[in-house]
Amino acid sequence: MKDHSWDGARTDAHRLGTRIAAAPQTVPLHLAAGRILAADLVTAYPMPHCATSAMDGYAVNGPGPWQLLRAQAGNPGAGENLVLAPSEATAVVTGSLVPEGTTAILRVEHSRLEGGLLHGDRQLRLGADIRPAGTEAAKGELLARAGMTLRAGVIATAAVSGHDELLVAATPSVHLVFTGDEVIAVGHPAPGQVRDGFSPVLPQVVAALGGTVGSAVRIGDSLEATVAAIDSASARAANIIVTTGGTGFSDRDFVRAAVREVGGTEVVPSIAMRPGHPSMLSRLPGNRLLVALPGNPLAALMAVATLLDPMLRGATGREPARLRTAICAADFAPLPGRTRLVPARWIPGSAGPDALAPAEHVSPAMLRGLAAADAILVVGPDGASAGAPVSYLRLPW
Ligand SMILES: Nc1nc2c(c(=O)[nH]1)N[C@H]1C(S)=C(S)[C@@H](COP(=O)(O)OP(=O)(O)OC[C@H]3O[C@@H](n4cnc5c(N)ncnc54)[C@H](O)[C@@H]3O)O[C@H]1N2
Ligand code: MOO
Repeated sequence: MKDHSWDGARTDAHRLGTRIAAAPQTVPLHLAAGRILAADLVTAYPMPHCATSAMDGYAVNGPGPWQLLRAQAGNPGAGENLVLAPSEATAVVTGSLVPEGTTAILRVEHSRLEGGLLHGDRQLRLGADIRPAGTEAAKGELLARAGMTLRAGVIATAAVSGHDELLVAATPSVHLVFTGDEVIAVGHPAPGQVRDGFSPVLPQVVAALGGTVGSAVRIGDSLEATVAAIDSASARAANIIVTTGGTGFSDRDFVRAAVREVGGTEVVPSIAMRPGHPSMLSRLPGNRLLVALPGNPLAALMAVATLLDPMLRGATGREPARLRTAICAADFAPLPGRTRLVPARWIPGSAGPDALAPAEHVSPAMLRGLAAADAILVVGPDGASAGAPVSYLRLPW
């Protein structure tokens, strides 16, 4: 069995993810939050679509004083039929349509009414406090690119640029299988037992990565139970199966044998990474994929970042997460052939930029370091040096 390189595992996970992508769907704006935009968002009309007043006051034509056509602004659309001749003015509010002939807006606090005439206390620049049509965007201008996760800012922009619904990527469904006779879901573990760290977080992690957990099952360590769990009706209905634990080669590890039993093929049998070496990715019959996360908790979450994140990105029309570069705050000795993923924290730079320092408590079976982490250092086989650039991933969840 040959290990995949860390980069190769990410690339293969992404490539296989693209193969399970379903057709995009249309959703109304109020259901778009958290979904992934499947087509570039462009304006349906210029923004703003007509010239409007930026202030409460008066639309005026030329220098004052002015004859007031209307002393009350009324409906912001009321300027529609008005035409201002030179030395005429009409009341407006913020957002009012600017009547034809307007040269500037006189703010109410800069005005006074005397003998039926409107006076200003200053010279008005041509166009002052008028928001011309199209200043934010021309019709058809790009507002957001396909592949972005929809949040408040973009959804609100979509609404004001004339959209009632958005095209979004179909959400891949995930079936979770938690293995381990010794794993308990509540309370304090007896000696030989462990508390399950995965079931409370994996649904949220999957959602943050762009998928949804449709079903989950907890099983003991046996081949029959593992085969049943990855071949059940729920498992067959999912696009992706994620298992936890049982990736090893002991007589109590059954994930690999179960994959073979149901006719699956290992595409990434193991990864030259630490932690997470026994992480595995398989194809299953029925155009399904299986990601096997190791039982050690930190290893499992680093496998999520390495396999599940790229896979869900591929399945939802996105590129793999970009490797970023930061200053490393510690030395890492070379580790031939292995990529290390290390939970890390930002350390404020005294003069220069912030640096990333490895968190404490980052052994494969520990989670405390990840709990305190801001990012994941990606240290290649050659190691890294304090003060030198190092690659990192943003926490994907
Ligand atoms: N002889 C070898 N032993 C091991 C090797 C090796 O290369 N040779 N690799 C080690 C590595 S690396 C890892 S990672 C683990 C992989 O283990 P498995 O995926 O088979 O997982 P389990 O054996 O089922 O469990 C390992 C460990 O994790 C605990 N666990 C399981 N599920 C949970 C859960 N939901 N929440 C918290 N902790 C969990 C489990 O109790 C075990 O302690 O193998 C090494 N061994
Ligand atoms: O994946 Mo294991 O020790 O590398 O936790």
